[in-house]
Amino acid sequence: MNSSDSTPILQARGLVKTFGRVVGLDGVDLELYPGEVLAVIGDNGAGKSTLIKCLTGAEIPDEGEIRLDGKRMHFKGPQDARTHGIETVYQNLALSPALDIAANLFLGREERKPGPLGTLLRVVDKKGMRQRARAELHALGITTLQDVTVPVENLSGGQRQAVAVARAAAFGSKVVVLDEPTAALGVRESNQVLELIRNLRDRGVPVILISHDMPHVFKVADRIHIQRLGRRAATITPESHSMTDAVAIMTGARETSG
Ligand SMILES: Nc1ncnc2c1ncn2[C@@H]1O[C@H](COP(=O)(O)OP(=O)(O)OP(=O)(O)O)[C@@H](O)[C@H]1O
Repeated sequence: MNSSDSTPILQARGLVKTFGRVVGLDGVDLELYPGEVLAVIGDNGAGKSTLIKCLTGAEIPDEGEIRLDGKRMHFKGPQDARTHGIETVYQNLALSPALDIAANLFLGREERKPGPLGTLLRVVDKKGMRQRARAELHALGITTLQDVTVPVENLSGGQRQAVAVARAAAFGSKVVVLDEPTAALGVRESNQVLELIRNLRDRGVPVILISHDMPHVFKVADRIHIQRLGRRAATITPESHSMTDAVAIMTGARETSG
């Protein structure tokens, strides 16, 4: 559904970020369009993490601009970006293992009971949150989490990833950024996470996927941003280029016009 005629939901222009004498980003452009999965790939040190951190408020770029829905943004931190609808799932997932699935979905945004119990006594609406958690998992097509009262510490790696992605998707987010979501997973669990990414996109939430796993990227991405030496070397699609092409662009074995 992505189209270069539509306005990008998220756009970066000329982002520069230096760390002392090290250049992390050297004038990067990126566009994320509505309805797409955009993969970001690149060799170690190419600037993927720094790019994502700038887009999600975890780093403040030295130069360049970030636009969300066409509007210039100056994120002060990750919470600021989150408030604007940019949700990021980092590799550590930031879940609370001892809490159950429903509580993890609502971590930091607990819902209170209606009436004085909630407003005055701040009693958490456990039942309501569990119902909403079930509905949210169902809407995302997550079938591997049957019981939302199970503590997260009892879940497999893929199930934990699903909880983290569902949480990112659950609160009206505009963009979900996933950092290596299949890195620690086996084949079956990886496929489930890829399916979840497609479901998320099909529900209207565009996704940025950072991954080293070329087959996964080619399975799920609509477009692929190739980062090299702090810049965008090219944007390709799984239809226009092969994995070998992508690696050649990534490593500089093949020059591109960007
Ligand atoms: N906080 C920091 N302090 C100093 N240098 C940094 C910092 N963060 C990133 N860099 C440097 O910026 C460059 C880009 O790093 P970045 O982590 O963004 O690359 P990456 O593509 O995510 O790499 P990897 O795949 O290895 O995670 C590297 O040279 C890195 O050493």
